[in-house]
Amino acid sequence: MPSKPFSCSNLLSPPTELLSWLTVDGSLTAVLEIKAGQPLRVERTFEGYRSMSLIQKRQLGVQGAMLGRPMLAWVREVELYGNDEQPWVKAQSIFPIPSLTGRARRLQQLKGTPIGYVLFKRSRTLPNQRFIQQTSEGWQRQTRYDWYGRKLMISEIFLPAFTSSET
Ligand SMILES: C=C(O[C@@H]1C=C(C(=O)O)C=C[C@H]1O)C(=O)O
Repeated sequence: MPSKPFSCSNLLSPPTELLSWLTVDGSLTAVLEIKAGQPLRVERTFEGYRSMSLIQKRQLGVQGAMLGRPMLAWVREVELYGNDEQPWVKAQSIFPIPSLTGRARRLQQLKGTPIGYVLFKRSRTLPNQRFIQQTSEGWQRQTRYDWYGRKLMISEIFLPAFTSSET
């Protein structure tokens, strides 16, 4: 899997076996399904409108006076299952309302369909900026995508079941 430059916030470096997953370019769904040998199962834990935090606004490139104004986003939180009973990845996706125009509206009606099926339908990779850090739940990558001019932020945490899975 080709990897690409990224910034890493803590001094620690990710474990070698995770680095290629944290930096994989293109759809994480696609490579997780190859590892699982079957389609991903997506369990939604939250889906709805939420006001963005200051950090989220900054991560999505909001600047100036807009930073102080309430900004709504469509938020989707899921657990992704490969071929284990335990989830492999915990993900949160933030779609600012202005990004939900045209073909992006379907991002609010995904249900159990992985976002990657829609996001990477027409192009194998997308312009993005990526941040990697360690969290209490596992190593996390946060990716700000530019999807045909629409900004969206997708965070994925690789859970212990992923790192301990054989396949
Ligand atoms: C963004 C992608 O979609 C994956 C699927 C998600 C979902 O369905 O909510 C969330 C994060 C991703 O791991 C991808 O395939 O890269």
